[in-house]
Amino acid sequence: MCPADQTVTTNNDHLVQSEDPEHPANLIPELCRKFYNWGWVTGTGGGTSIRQGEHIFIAPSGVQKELMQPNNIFVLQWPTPKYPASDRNYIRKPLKLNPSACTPLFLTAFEQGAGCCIHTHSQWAVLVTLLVEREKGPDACFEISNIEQIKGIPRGKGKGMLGFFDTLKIPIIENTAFEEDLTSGLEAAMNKYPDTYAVLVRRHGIYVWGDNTAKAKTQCESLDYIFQLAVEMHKLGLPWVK
Ligand SMILES: CSC[C@@H](O)[C@@H](O)C(=O)COP(=O)(O)O
Ligand SMILES: [Zn+2]
Repeated sequence: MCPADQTVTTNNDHLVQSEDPEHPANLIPELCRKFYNWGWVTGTGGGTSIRQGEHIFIAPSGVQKELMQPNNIFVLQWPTPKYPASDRNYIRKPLKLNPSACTPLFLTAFEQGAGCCIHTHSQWAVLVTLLVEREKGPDACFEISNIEQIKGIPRGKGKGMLGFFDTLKIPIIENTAFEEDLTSGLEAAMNKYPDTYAVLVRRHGIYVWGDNTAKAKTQCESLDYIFQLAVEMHKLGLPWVK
């Protein structure tokens, strides 16, 4: 059932009502429709969150993400505690809905200065985590070089973009039974790879963030392209790093 059919809102509705297509409450449903068509957020998995000034906009949990409407969006006052969830400063809560289980992970990206964080269950991302032979643990990492699309990924904050001859490195963390329990792994990966804008989750998907929504989206697109290419290269016996 479409979440719009179930939602009755009572508080601060003006925070999600805007004629501006760039407003986060309009952008999140619009992006999720695109992501659904790209196989990133099917079956209610995945999602996205946007920070605008002192507000964080978050999708509801367990809904068909491609059918989401602006009035289904939660708004958090920023900054806000990651834990416990009950202490978070929601200033708009659609009734009968819960905020995304990805919320503490999105908040972790916003603490790094991100303006938008995207979580996908892309099969290419999942396959890459299965193909990386390296031992499980803090060193697990996907690496690839000499691919033009690497130029779509930043070297790190304020450091420009990677070059053709650079090696793109995306850390991989292990999945957990519950989405929110991924948070400490995400934080550890960010500490070990302070320049990264993405973390893969084995057998699950990826979190990608950017300084703003356009950057998060284009970086996520570049990575998904690279992961698909990497899977095909592997099938052909071609190495990822020259
Ligand atoms: C198919 S269920 C997937 C969820 O458990 C989770 O991994 C996810 O990405 C979405 O969580 P949600 O709480 O619906 O935003
Ligand atoms: Zn997920």
